[in-house]
This record gives sequence, structure tokens and C-alpha cells, in this order.
Amino acid sequence: MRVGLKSLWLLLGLVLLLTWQLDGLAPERRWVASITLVLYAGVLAAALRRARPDGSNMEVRLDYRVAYATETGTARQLAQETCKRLRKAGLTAAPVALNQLSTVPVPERALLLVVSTTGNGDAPKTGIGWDDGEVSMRYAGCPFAVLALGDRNYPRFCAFGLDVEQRLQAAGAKPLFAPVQVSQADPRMIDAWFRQLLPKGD
Ligand SMILES: Cc1cc2nc3c(=O)[nH]c(=O)nc-3n(C[C@H](O)[C@H](O)[C@H](O)COP(=O)(O)O)c2cc1C
Repeated sequence: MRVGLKSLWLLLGLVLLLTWQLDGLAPERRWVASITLVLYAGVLAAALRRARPDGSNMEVRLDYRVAYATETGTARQLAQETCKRLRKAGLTAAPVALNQLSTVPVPERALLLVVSTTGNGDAPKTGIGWDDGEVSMRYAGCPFAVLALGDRNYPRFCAFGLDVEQRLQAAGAKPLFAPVQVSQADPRMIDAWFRQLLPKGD
């Protein structure tokens, strides 16, 4: 059963109301009961917030985690497509924004990254501040692969994707294959990504 935050607060309100309507309960006991209930609801609410309904933040170990850094949505959409194809092949996978990577467990099989570049070789919105030095360290020994999105007309082609790849390698993560660099969302290069991930064509 999925319990939302709204139902939790409603339930708390109801129980508090009942507590204050009970006959024969000393006022100090009512206060102790109320404070205890509010504290307990606070703990439950924090736990609920961590376990998001889309499953992206659950403490379940997945086969693949697909992190995306995007400015205008292409990388997010490709990360979702990557998860879809992996699931079709019978594997577990979920997307996460790159700058939320610290909030999810290290996957069982590999970390996949779909990373765009914006500005002049800069990180897009969901990639800014992704690594405080500790995030990449968590992936030491973990296999990973990068799909870097960009445009060859920019002097710093796929610069941010390549930077993410370098940082992970420097932290000891193990590249599955060389970064796949895509200019203007070229479908042939996107196919190359899927072919390397799922050689059996799932
Ligand atoms: C304002 C702007 C700046 C960009 N800067 C770069 C860049 O420095 N290097 C690069 O390879 N691509 C650059 N691109 C191209 C994007 O990376 C590419 O269009 C990508 O597919 C966008 O993906 P997104 O929708 O996930 O943000 C830039 C695009 C825009 C609109």
C-alpha cells in the first residue's frame, strides 16, 4: 500500500483530535501523547520523502542506474529510453538526475550516464555540482559507461560528458566502453550506444 504525505498528516490530525476528546485523561498526559505523535509522524514523513513513489530513491539495489544531466530534456528522455530497453531485457533499471546521484545506492551491474553539455563546455542544470569529490569515489570499482550528447559546431564538443567520464575513471570506476559521443542527437550514434549496452538487440 502506498501512503502519501497528505494521508499521513490527515491521520495525525484525526488521532490528535481523538486524544484531546478522550475523557479522564490528565492535561499533561494529553500533551505528552500529542508531542509523541507529532514526532513519530515527522519521522514517518522523512522516511516517505526519501522513498519516492517513482522508485528512483528506494533503497533497492538495481542492476543499472541511469544518471542524466540535461538542460532541455534530451538526455532525460534518452535515459528513460535506456531504462525501458534494459527492463525489456529482464534487468532492473531506474533513472536519476546526475546531481541526485549521492542519494541513491550504487547499482549491482553498472552506472550508465547520459550527459549533455551546455554553455561553453559547461554542465547542464541537472549536472551542476554533481560531484563533491565523494560521489565519484563511491563508484570506485563499479563498471560505467557514458553517452555524451553535444554538437560538433561547438568548440568544446561533449566537454561535460567527457569530464564526467574522466572523474569517474580517476575515482577508480571501470569503463565498459569508450564514451559514445553524439552530435545533434544523431540516431546512428544513439544506436551505437544501445548496441554496446544490449548486444543481443533487446
Ligand atoms: C546554449 C547551448 C550551448 C551548448 N553548448 C555546447 C557545448 O559547449 N558543447 C557541445 O558539445 N554541445 C553544446 N550544445 C549542444 C547540446 O549539448 C545538445 O543540443 C544536446 O543534445 C542538448 O541536450 P539536452 O536537451 O539534454 O540539454 C549546446 C546547446 C545549446 C542550446
